[in-house]
Amino acid sequence: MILSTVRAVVLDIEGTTGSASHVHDVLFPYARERFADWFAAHRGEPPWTELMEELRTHTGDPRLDEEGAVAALTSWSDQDVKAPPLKRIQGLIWAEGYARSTLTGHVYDDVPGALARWRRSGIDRYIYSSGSAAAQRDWFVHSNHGDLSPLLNGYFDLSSAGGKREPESYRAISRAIGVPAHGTVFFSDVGEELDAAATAGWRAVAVRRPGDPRGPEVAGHPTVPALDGVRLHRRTRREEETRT
Ligand SMILES: CSCCC(=O)C(=O)COP(=O)(O)O
Ligand SMILES: [Mg+2]
Repeated sequence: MILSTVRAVVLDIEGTTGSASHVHDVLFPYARERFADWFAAHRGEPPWTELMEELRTHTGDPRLDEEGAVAALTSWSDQDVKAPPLKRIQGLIWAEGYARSTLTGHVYDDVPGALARWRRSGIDRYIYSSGSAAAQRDWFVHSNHGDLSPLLNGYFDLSSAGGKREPESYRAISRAIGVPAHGTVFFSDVGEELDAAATAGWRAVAVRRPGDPRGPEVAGHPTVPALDGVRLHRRTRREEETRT
C-alpha cells in the first residue's frame, strides 16, 4: 500500500501495533489481582484521593468506599469496559510491574521499522489507545524491542481525546497535532474506530494480524496484515516521482 500527502499517522495499540492477547491475558489479570493491594499501599496519597474522587463521579455513588471501588474496577476489568478510572489505575499498577521488570510491552516485529521509516519520511507518529497515556508510553518504553518511545511524538487517550468510536475524538486529535484531517492516517483493527476516524475526514487503514479470529478483512476499509508493506509519503505522487 502506498499513500501520498501524509503528514501524520495515529496508531491503535491492542490488535494493531501490539498483541491483543498480551493485553487481555497478561496485563488485565496483572492489574485485576492487585487493585485491593494498590489501594491499601497508597491510601491517602494524591493518586489514591484523585482516583477515589474519579470513581465516585464515574459510578454516581458519592459514598463509594475502597471495597466498592475494588468491586467496580474488577467488574469493569472483566467486561473490558473502557472506563477512564479503570484505565488510570491499570496504568499505575502496570508501571510498578515494568519497574520490577515483571512486565514487558508487546510490539509486533514490523512496527519499529515502520515507525523509523515514517520518521525518515518526515511523518509524525502518534498513539491513540483506551489505555492511559502513561500506560501507552510505558508499553513502548518497556517493549520486547527495547525503548521505542524515541520513535513516537505523543500519546492520546480517553481523557485527552475521548472515546475511540466518536468522530469528535479524532477532530480533537487533529486540533492538538495541528495536522489537517486529510493529512492524517489512522491504523486500527476495529471497524467502528476506523468509521469514526473516516467520518472526521481522516484516512483509515485496517490492520488484521494473521490468525485474528475476526478474519483477515475489516469491511469498508482497506486492510493490511502488517505495517512493513505500508509506504507513506509527505508529497504528492507526482512530486515523489520528479524528486532528484
Ligand atoms: C498499553 S495500553 C493498554 C491497552 C488497554 O488498556 C486497552 O483497553 C486497549 O485499548 P485499545 O484502545 O488499544 O484497543
Ligand atoms: Mg485495537
